[in-house]
Amino acid sequence: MVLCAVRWQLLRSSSSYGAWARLLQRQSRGCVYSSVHGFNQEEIREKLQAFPGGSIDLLKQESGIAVLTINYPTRMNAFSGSMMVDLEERVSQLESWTDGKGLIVQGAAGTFCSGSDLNAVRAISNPPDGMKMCMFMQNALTRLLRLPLISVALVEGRALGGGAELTTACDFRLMTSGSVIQFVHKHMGLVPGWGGAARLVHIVGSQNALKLLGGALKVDPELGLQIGLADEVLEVAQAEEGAGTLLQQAENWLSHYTKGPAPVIQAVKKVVLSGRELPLSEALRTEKDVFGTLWGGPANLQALASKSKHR
Ligand SMILES: CCC(=O)SCCNC(=O)CCNC(=O)[C@H](O)C(C)(C)COP(=O)(O)OP(=O)(O)OC[C@H]1O[C@@H](n2cnc3c(N)ncnc32)[C@H](O)[C@@H]1OP(=O)(O)O
Repeated sequence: MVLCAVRWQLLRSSSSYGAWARLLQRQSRGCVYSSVHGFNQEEIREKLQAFPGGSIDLLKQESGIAVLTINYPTRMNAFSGSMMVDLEERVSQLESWTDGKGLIVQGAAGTFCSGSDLNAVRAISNPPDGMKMCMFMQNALTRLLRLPLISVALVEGRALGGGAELTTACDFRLMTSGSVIQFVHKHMGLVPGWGGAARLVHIVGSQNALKLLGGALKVDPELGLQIGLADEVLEVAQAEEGAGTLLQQAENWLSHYTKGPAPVIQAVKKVVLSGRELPLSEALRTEKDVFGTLWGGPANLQALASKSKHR
C-alpha cells in the first residue's frame, strides 16, 4: 500500500503523466485504492477476519484453467469477512501464476453466491466500516477482472447482491438453466458498492443497467442472453444425462478461448483489457508493448516454421 502511495505521488508530480499512468497500471497490480485514499489494507483485513466462516478455494489445474470456489453452503455461499480476505489472497496467487490461461469462478453445492453475509453486514453497518469493506472488495474484484487470465463465472442457482456483482468481475458469464442473477441492492436500501454497477454498464449498457438495478430484476438465462449479461446457457438436464458435469461443460466452453501457449493467451487478455480500460493512445502503446513480448518468441517462430494456413 505504501508502494501504491509513492507511485501515486510520483504520478501526480510527473510531467509525463501518461507514462506513469501506464506504469501504475502495470505495476500496482490493479489496485484502485491505496493509503492516499484513506485505505489501510491491514486494518480492514483485521476487521474482516473478525467475521469468520466459509472459504474461497483455489484449484490450479495442469490445463492452465483454475477453479475458484465460493464455499459457504450453509449460508448459500454468502461472503463472510474472512472469505473477503481469502478472495484477496487467492487473487494474489493467481496474479503470480505464470502458466495460467483461464479461470472459472463457481459456488459450492449448486448455488453461486448470496452476496455479503448479512450477519457481518449488520455488525459493520456504520458508514466508515462500510466504506472500508467497499474499498477492499473493489480492490480485490478489480484485480480479479484484471488478471491476465480469461475468466468465466459459472452461475448455478442464485447470484444475489454482491454475488451478482462478482459475476461482473469475470470476462464471461455462463448461466445454468434455472439460475438467476439479481442485483437485489435496491431492496436492501443500497446500490452496488463492489464495483458491480460500473462493470454492469460496460457489459449491458446504461439503459439495461438502469433497468436491472432500478427494478432489482431477476435475470434468468433467457433475459441474460437477450441483454448480453449471459454468454451461454448450460442445460442442467444435459449434465444429468451424461454430457459431463456443469463444471466440465464450463471448462469445455472456456477451452475454446484458452487453447494455445500461456504467454499468447495472457497477451490476448492484456490487449483486450487495455482496450477496455485505457484511452485509445494509451491502449495502443500498451498493445505495442504486449505485441513486443510475443514477436519473434517461441510460439511465433514455431508458427512461422510450420507454414500454417488458416483455411
Ligand atoms: C453487497 C450487498 C449484498 O450483497 S447485501 C446481501 C444480499 N443478499 C441477500 O439479501 C440474500 C438474503 N437471502 C435470501 O434471500 C435467501 O436466503 C436465499 C438466498 C434466496 C435462499 O433462500 P432459501 O433457499 O429459502 O434458503 P434460506 O433462506 O433458508 O437460506 C439458507 C441459510 O442461508 C442463510 N443465508 C442466505 N443468504 C445469506 C446471506 N446473504 N447472509 C447470511 N446468511 C444467508 C439463511 O439465513 C439460512 O440460514 P439458516 O438456515 O436460517 O441459519
